[in-house]
Amino acid sequence: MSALLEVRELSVEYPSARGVVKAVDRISFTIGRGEIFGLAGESGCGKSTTAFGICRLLRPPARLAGGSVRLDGVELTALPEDEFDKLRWAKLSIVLQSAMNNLNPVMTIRKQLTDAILAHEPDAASAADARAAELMKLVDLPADRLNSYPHELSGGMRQRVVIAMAMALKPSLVIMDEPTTALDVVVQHGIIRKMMELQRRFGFSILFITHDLPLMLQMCDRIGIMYAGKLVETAPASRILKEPKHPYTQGLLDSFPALSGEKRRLTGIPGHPPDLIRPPAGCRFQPRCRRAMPPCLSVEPALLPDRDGLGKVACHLYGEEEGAREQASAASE
Ligand SMILES: Nc1ncnc2c1ncn2[C@@H]1O[C@H](COP(=O)(O)OP(=O)(O)OP(=O)(O)O)[C@@H](O)[C@H]1O
Repeated sequence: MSALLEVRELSVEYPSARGVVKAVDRISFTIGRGEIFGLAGESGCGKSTTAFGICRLLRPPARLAGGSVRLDGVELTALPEDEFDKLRWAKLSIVLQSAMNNLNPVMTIRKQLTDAILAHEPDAASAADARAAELMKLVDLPADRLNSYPHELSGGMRQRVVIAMAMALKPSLVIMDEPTTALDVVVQHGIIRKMMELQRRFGFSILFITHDLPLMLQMCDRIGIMYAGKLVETAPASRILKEPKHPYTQGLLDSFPALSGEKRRLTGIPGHPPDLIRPPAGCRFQPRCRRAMPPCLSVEPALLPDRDGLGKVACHLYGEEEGAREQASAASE
């Protein structure tokens, strides 16, 4: 079966006074139906820009510099605005960190939920109220809160309302960018548990973005690791945890406490990511990489399937496999 979301060679740029910031540079990945796919990487590597590029939330001067985004076979980048508006929320919904602060302060929760339903299903007027109450139940909020205004709810409650809105039209893909970061840890866990429960129940796919790599490893089926606007590795979460291939992925994992097992010293990655206006030639991670070799200075490594075909990695360390990897890549096109 084809993937639900297919991102190919997506590039996003931010023109600035110093030059063009290539925030996302020709990245490609897919998300299967019902799959939870995570994007991880240090701050500034392009995770949010990727999400915004997919769901057309880029605001000028940010611009889509190339590539394709297909959702269920429909090319999103080429859709006229009114056609895309029909898909937004119905097929693709978004939960952002700041979303709970973007609820309309002068409208009750009931009005905001029913408006979201009616914008896409104008004939649902008589059922909209009951559906709003169902949505509240879905996210464990008491139905009488429908009459509240956003300021009368806690941050966690408001974020649950946002999740309810994201679920209102049963989308096939939910993009979640740091959905719980602004909340305290106990509330975060409750919301994540609820999301996972809803995902199991309704079977939608999730593109999940968080700084919390241990949480991502627990939640996601597959993970993509981004570095300086590039995707450097994709693999099942269990494989990333047990056998990270890219030296950057290894460094990233060493920056977090282990999920289980013995305590170990956190080492992190010395140095910092490159300037995205003038990124280094060859591999962008090479200036920080303990295992850099001469080709890394000049030849950009392609993201190619690894030997067992479970994941993909962009690193010359796996160069001896390159012939086989290119063949596997051509076969999987
Ligand atoms: N409006 C903007 N103008 C210029 N550059 C920008 C703008 N927004 C983001 N960038 C740059 O684009 C790059 C990618 O940023 P982005 O926010 O997508 O990264 P991120 O991985 O989501 O980071 P974080 O984890 O901190 O949210 C960064 O180098 C950032 O400085």
